[in-house]
Amino acid sequence: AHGSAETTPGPHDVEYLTTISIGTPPQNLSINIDTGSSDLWVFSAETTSSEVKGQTVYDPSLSSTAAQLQGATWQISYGDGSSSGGDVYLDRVALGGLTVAAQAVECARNVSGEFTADGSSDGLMGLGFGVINMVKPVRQKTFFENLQAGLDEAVFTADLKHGMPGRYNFGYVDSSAYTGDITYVPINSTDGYWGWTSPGYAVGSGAFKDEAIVGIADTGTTLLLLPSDIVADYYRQVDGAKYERNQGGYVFGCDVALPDFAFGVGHTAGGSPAMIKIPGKYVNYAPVGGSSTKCYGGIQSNDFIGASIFGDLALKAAFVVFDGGNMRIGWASK
Ligand SMILES: O=C(CNCCc1c[nH]c2ccccc12)Nc1scc(-c2ccccc2)c1C(=O)NCc1ccccc1
Repeated sequence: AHGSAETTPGPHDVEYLTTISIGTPPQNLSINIDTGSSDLWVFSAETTSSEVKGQTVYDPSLSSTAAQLQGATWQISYGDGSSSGGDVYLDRVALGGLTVAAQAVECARNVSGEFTADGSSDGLMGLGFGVINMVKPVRQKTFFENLQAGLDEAVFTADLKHGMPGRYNFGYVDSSAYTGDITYVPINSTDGYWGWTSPGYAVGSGAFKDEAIVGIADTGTTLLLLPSDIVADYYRQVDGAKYERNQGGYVFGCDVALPDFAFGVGHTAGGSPAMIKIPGKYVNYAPVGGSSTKCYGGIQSNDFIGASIFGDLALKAAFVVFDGGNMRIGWASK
């Protein structure tokens, strides 16, 4: 089996939203597919009403195929301080023409302000590894893990775009969606993420710099978060860019010229790595609050994280194969 679903960017490509159907008759929700976590959780009929502002909710009592997972609860918090928690139902979940008959659907009883304020997202679908699923007492499998054995190929691909709809495909690699070759590198899923190491980077037309970047491929994080020395190296080439603590990162004039940023993938023996190039204009993330002339950079430091995060800013410059069958990740230009 294989499937395909369109995904649509929010403002400034802050996130990408994909429609899933839950239950019988189907209830359609708009969710954020997130390879940086492993819980499928949704706003629900059980969510504290003051914390629901415009989201579509899943109501298991209206689904003839819903069954509560007795005694199961979940609680999750993310690096930005946001969180959610609740209880668990098993129900049919369909995405891109593929269906899992008994998917753990984590129903929120409470969500933090960031999620309440984001009226366009009705929940998250984690496509990380089940080892970091937050359901207790028994962890639950992700949608991809439940699908995997029945897929033509045990892969899903992300084809995110800048300011335009893109696609998530499951079970096949669409050879018309990229140019050149796909370069595959092994992943380390020990921490539950799609962990991989880039051999280095280049700023603009500058020379490649050999500096291993240990990171994760994370569709749920908006920006590209890298070691602070690399980030400083990039913004040294942006006129007037500076680190502003009260803005929480590097800012620059919204009309400044921005160099491209390229990161390496793979290591041909002694040869040069394949490069994924992020066009400079993608690095202008958005005007900082209250200003129309000062803009916030899409490349920022990974200081408090411990690893780098190849978020949407990096992913939308590539066609990315998340290969669960061979525990590897593939990157191609497009
Ligand atoms: O959690 C995810 C993916 N799901 C995000 C869901 C989500 C959380 N608020 C959301 C708000 C909107 C949409 C989705 C989400 N990725 C990872 S791995 C390590 C960290 C981390 C750990 C410590 C410190 C920092 C990051 C994060 C992280 O917190 N990213 C979000 C972020 C990263 C930086 C800044 C803001 C958010």
